[in-house]
Amino acid sequence: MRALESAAMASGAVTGLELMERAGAAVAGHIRLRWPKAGRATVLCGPGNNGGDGYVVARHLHQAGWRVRVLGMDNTPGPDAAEMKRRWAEMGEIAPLTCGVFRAGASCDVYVDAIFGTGLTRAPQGEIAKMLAYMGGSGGDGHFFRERVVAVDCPSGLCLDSGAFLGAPRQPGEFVPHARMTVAFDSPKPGHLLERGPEVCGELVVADIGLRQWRERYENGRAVRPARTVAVWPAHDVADERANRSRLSAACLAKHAGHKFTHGHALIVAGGFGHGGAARLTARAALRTGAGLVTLGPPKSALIEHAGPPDALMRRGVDGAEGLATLLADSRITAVALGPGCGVDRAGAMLDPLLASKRPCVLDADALTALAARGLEGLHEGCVLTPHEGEFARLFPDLAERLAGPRPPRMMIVADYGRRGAEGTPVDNIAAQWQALADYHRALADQRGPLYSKLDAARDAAARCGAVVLLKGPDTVIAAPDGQARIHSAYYVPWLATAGSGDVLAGIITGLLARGLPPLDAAATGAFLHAQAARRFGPGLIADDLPDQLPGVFRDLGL
Ligand SMILES: NC(=O)C1=CN([C@@H]2O[C@H](COP(=O)(O)OP(=O)(O)OC[C@H]3O[C@@H](n4cnc5c(N)ncnc54)[C@H](O)[C@@H]3O)[C@@H](O)[C@H]2O)[C@@H](O)CC1
Ligand SMILES: Nc1ncnc2c1ncn2[C@@H]1O[C@H](COP(=O)(O)OP(=O)(O)O)[C@@H](O)[C@H]1O
Ligand SMILES: [K+]
Repeated sequence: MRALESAAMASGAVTGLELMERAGAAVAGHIRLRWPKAGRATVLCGPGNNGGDGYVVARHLHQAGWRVRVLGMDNTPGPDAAEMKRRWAEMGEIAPLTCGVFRAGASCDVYVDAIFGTGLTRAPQGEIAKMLAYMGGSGGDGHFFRERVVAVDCPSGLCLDSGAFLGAPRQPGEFVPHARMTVAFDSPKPGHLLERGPEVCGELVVADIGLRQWRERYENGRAVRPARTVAVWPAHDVADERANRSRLSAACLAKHAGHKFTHGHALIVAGGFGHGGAARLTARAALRTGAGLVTLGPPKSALIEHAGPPDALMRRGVDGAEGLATLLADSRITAVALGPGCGVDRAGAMLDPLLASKRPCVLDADALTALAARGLEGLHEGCVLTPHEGEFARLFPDLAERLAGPRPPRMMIVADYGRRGAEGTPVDNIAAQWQALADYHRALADQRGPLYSKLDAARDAAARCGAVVLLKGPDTVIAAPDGQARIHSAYYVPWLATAGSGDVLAGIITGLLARGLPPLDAAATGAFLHAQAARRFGPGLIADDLPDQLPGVFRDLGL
């Protein structure tokens, strides 16, 4: 975003002050759309350009007949924010930005949070921290503000790189300010979509402030692209549906002329007797995704278990590593899924022949557990690893730990007074435990932004293992070894959190790989189709429902 702003300003086409005017005007405009009757607003302005946007919002609302109260800081901001502050000061007062002053004011229809935006570098402290804690409170106050806060760029304290809150535990559940609406500028940022971003931003509106042509120049020209840009791949409600549609269909999904082998042959390796359900879900999803042929490969002894529908599915006994190697000698098999319902030992035995074949493949579930024990050697650019958080921690323990941030010590207050004085005395334990707790709080307060993000972790993992990594969750991140990455938010389809839905995702991606999509596109498009299928079905979803929603999803996409 900074690179875009600088490029736009350097071209002489627009000044920083004009960008700030557009940003503030956009926020005021969206407020007036949702609250058409002029009411009462409090605008909280921080020390930087986010605060500058706040002064513009105040001016526009005042001019529209609102009664506006502004709280600001006694600092000298950058030249643009200083000018906006001066313009507001000609219209109204600026009260000190303290919790006491804030609470003393009359209650308002709207509270504009323009304290911190992209420039947040450390945890809010002092009066601002107190005020944010009050607004994000767990009781009635928090609820009151949730309905009325409009955040400029983000709720203050949110790190827009990671979606975590600086100075707060990364585990969800902590009380932090939530907005009813967040107005971001030009593009959603990773932090709007990762971790707690979707939960705290409320309705996310992305306002156009005239930077599109510079963004497109970055998107289209690799040479001038900042090294760590990220595409938000078809992002939920904020996306331009038409753009997504053309990108998706043009990219890959339409089925062109040809016979079944033109569209690839997917092999789904299945497990032993009694574990067949997961692999069948994977296979059904690969069929529905349009692979020309799909073969399910359990051990010969378990073939009978897979006799049922779908009849389109082929079955072939695959016994051990040798069985797989023999099968993969057939070059018409264009992609393989290994892991769902496979059993860790069987998956482990299959890894070497599969990786040696250099066949595009999805490694999921048991294959990931086996891989963690075996080591990452032999992975290649055609592999897609699809770990959930737990599997990721087994594969990349150091990255997972870094992502989790400081963890609270396990407190075990010992109250065994009868044994006081014995060895390992409770008194010592308590002192040590308090010390651990104090260290934890200090580590939190010392956090510096931007925080290490899920995006960073997936990218580091992909670079390390040389394969595409899709790190699952409501905020799925997909990264390739060369640093390209995509974020897919499925925050709005929580019904996906159901047993077996990961097996279906593995099947969709395998189907797309079989059809010839490059691994990064197969993984990202797979995440999108998976969430669309869930959204189309709605509440009550079980994993079995997902594959059969795919035809409808394709129709919705105009295929
Ligand atoms: N002209 C521009 O560059 C534009 C900027 N825009 C706005 O500018 C924002 C970014 O502005 P800035 O880079 O000035 O950053 P912010 O306004 O987000 O805040 C950073 C300021 O707060 C200080 N700070 C950071 N963490 C703090 C903490 N914990 N306690 C106290 N002070 C802290 C920093 O030193 C800096 O002065 C965007 O979020 C957006 O709202 C938009 O107006 C679009 C145009
Ligand atoms: N709360 C949620 N909202 C949206 N998607 C989710 C949520 N929880 C999980 N998912 C998605 O559901 C799938 C679950 O996969 P996984 O954990 O491997 O399940 P299983 O092993 O039972 O198949 C992943 O694609 C994940 O991204
Ligand atoms: K803000």
